[in-house]
Amino acid sequence: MDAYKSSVDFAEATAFLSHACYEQDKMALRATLKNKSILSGLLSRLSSCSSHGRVCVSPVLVAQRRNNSTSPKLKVDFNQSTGVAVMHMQNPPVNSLSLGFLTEFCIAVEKLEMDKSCRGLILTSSQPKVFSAGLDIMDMYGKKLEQYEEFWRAVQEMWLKLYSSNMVTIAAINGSSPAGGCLMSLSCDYRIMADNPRYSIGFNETQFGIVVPVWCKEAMTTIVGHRNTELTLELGLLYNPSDALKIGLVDQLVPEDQVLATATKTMTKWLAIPDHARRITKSMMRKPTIDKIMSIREADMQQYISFISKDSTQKMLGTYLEMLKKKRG
Ligand SMILES: CC/C=C\C/C=C\C/C=C\C=C\CC(=O)SCCNC(=O)CCNC(=O)[C@H](O)C(C)(C)COP(=O)(O)OP(=O)(O)OC[C@H]1O[C@@H](n2cnc3c(N)ncnc32)[C@H](O)[C@@H]1OP(=O)(O)O
Repeated sequence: MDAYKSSVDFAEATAFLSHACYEQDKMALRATLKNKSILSGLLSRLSSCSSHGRVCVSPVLVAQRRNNSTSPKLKVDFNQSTGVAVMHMQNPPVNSLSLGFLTEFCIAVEKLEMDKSCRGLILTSSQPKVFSAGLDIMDMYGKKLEQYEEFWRAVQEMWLKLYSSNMVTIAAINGSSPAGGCLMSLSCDYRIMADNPRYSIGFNETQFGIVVPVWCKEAMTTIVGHRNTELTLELGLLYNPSDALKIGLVDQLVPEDQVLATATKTMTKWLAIPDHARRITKSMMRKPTIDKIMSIREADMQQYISFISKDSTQKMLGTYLEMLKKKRG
């Protein structure tokens, strides 16, 4: 009975949130984001009811105003005839991964995942020069413990949704992609980056006193190996595109104006492989990492909350935020 009620609640909440997102009902989305219990419940249930199949799974005020915006943070163009969706991130100014963004993102991916006609997802940015600036530091700074928890659950969920997707996922990296932005692209099956030496990609966290979560380390190691991961994470390295290509952090560089076209062409090649064989193989490659992470998910949450709420961490984040803002003025 309880299980039944749960699934009814889940279906209602999913339908409600999907409506809010896809009909762009701004009021509904805002109300939903305020309702922490529905949101947390939804996010955790999305993972356990997921269609992944294989996994059951001053300056401050300015930034706050920006984060409270209720305009859609994603634009999804789904082409029924090719079965490919292009997801444009549009969370100005730098596509930071805020709670609002992550919530919208998880719902959008879940919805595409459930649509059997959607076989491929290309992730790209509508913002000039930036793919994503990574996690929104404002969501990690000066908040209450329950807000840290809600945020981190959304971060974990974003990674799980993308990393375990049945769809072919291609990151069309048309700008800088530090930290969480890099994690997002590493979760895809293939990465194409604009060959512009002004752009950078990597994990700079230690440079401002933050440590990446263990699952980020795990996922990165599977792609660029232990030594490159160790150097990148310990030193907080950001790479220009050609160095990123050298260590295998991205798969291909193309001129800036050809990133999306190349992603589309590459997608066609990937989709020529019989779906079931590709999916089973993807699962075979990724399931061990996913299982490992699922088993430590709550411990990871506790570790995050304890780390992020420390005075020393907050002080470093505050200094870093000031530095980012001063850079312009
Ligand atoms: C023991 C361990 C246990 C568990 C794990 C514990 C902890 C893990 C915790 C956290 C993990 C975090 C991962 C992250 O992703 S942290 C985010 C890291 N990101 C960055 O450092 C990128 C910073 N941004 C930049 O480098 C640049 O903005 C840029 C290269 C992306 C773009 O440069 P531009 O020159 O185009 O733009 P800017 O002028 O720099 O920025 C415009 C505007 O945006 C604000 N901003 C930039 N990045 C962020 C961000 N990540 N979050 C929030 N806000 C951001 C910037 O301050 C400017 O604001 P104003 O317009 O001046 O107000």
